[in-house]
Parts: sequence; C-alpha cells; structure tokens
Amino acid sequence: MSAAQSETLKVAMPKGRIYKQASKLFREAGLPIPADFDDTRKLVIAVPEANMEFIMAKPVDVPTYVEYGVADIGIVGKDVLLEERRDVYELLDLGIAKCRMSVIGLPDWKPAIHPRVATKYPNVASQYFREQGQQVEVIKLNGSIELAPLIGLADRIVDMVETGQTLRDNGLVEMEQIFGITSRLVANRVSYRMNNQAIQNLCDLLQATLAAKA
Ligand SMILES: Nc1ncnc2c1ncn2[C@@H]1O[C@H](COP(=O)(O)OP(=O)(O)OP(=O)(O)O)[C@@H](O)[C@H]1O
Ligand SMILES: O=P(O)(O)OC[C@H]1O[C@H](OP(=O)(O)OP(=O)(O)O)[C@H](O)[C@@H]1O
Repeated sequence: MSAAQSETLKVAMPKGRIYKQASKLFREAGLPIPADFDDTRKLVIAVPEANMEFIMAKPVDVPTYVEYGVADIGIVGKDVLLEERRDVYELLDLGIAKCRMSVIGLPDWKPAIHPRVATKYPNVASQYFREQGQQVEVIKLNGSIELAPLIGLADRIVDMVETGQTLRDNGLVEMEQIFGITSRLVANRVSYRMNNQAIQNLCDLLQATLAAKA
C-alpha cells in the first residue's frame, strides 16, 4: 500500500541538528511525542495517539523518502532541498535550524588561475558560480569542509555558517552569503492530494504554533 493511501501520516524526521528543534516544535503544537523518542535507536516510531508514524532519517535523505511517497511529509533544510532537487511540495517554513550558505576563504584570497571550490553541496556551488559568470572546478567533500583552503585542496569553499565559530577557529572569512537556510515542512505531491485533510491540519497546527511564538 502506498503512503498516499494509508491513513496514518508518515513523517520523515531528520536525525541530528534539526531533530531537537523539530521535536520541540511538535511538542509545543501539542502532538504527543513520546519522552523516550529522543534516546531510542529505533528508526520507525509509531505514535498511534496522533495517527502518525515517524521515520528517523539521515537529513539528506528526507526529500528522497518524500518524493517516493514512503513518507507523506518530511522536515528538511532548505540547503538540502536546493541541493537534492527532489520533486516535493514545500508547505511551510518552520523557521528552525537557522543558518546560511556562504562562500568562504582565507582573508588574503586572490583570484586563482584555476579556481577550485570544495563543498558538500556541488549543485548549489556550481549553480552559484555559473550565475556569477565564474569558471571554477567544484570538488565534493563530505565533511570538515573548512580544511580545504587550509591545506591547499581548494582556494574557496561553499559551506554553512551558523555561529561563525568554525570560521574563527580556522582563520577563515565569509566572502559572500548565498542564501539563508531554515527547515521546511515538505509533502509528497500525491499524499498531499489524497491525504490532504490530515496534512493540512498538521500544517495549520504548526503554523499557529509558530505564530503564537513570534
Ligand atoms: N551549523 C550548522 N551546520 C550544518 N547544518 C546546519 C547548521 N545549523 C543548522 N543546520 C541545518 O541542519 C541540517 C542538518 O544538519 P546535520 O549536521 O544534522 O546533518 P548532516 O550534516 O547531514 O548530518 P550527518 O552528520 O549525519 O551527515 C542542515 O541540512 C541545515 O539545514
Ligand atoms: O558557524 P558554525 O556554528 O561553526 O557552524 C558551521 C559548521 O557546522 C557544520 O559542520 P558540521 O558540524 O556539520 O560538521 P562537518 O564538518 O562534519 O560537516 C558546517 O559544515 C560548518 O563547518
């Protein structure tokens, strides 16, 4: 049975950074998220009282689960949405897990003859430099991106900045801000049509909760 036909709302919930703020928001909205939810290693967690099932996902995979309809809705950072380019319906800006995507380099950066940019976000970086009319080689890394300019792999990086602590600790500077990032509520397009009432109710509830906090 596809997620679109099921009555229980399947929610792809990212583990890691977003999880803490998203589960807090759900609790503030009065959803009965179990207390042991935060510590368990269980990956599929049913909350029958709310007619929901949570799929605990790696953040970058959330749009994939939602596009394929194995989750009706999901929570995901705008950075991942722009990088992964999955066909999902963006319903609501949750305003959580706020940070920004930036171009970063050493303070004495000068244009290189063969510029190289390291990033976890090759699609975002390629599009940005194409739009700027700059030819760069984009090198995909999976973490510790700030290492790249320090050890000479690339002369700039495209990465997330939140507090700026990582930049300060490594003597790097933010050269351009590309876009702001918050987490979004997204839906599978078929689920949104077939299970519209349940999804819209949750969306309205979260929106009202956010408005009450603002
Ligand atoms: N300082 C930050 N660094 C990175 N992401 C942040 C930061 N602050 C908020 N975010 C948001 O949190 C999301 C998830 O970040 P997190 O570090 O949990 O995932 P991840 O890097 O994919 O995790 P993993 O360590 O499992 O690979 C990001 O996609 C972004 O939207
Ligand atoms: O501005 P700040 O508050 O310092 O946050 C930004 C840092 O956090 C993220 O890294 P993360 O902790 O996800 O580790 P990673 O290097 O493994 O990607 C991001 O890639 C930056 O390095």
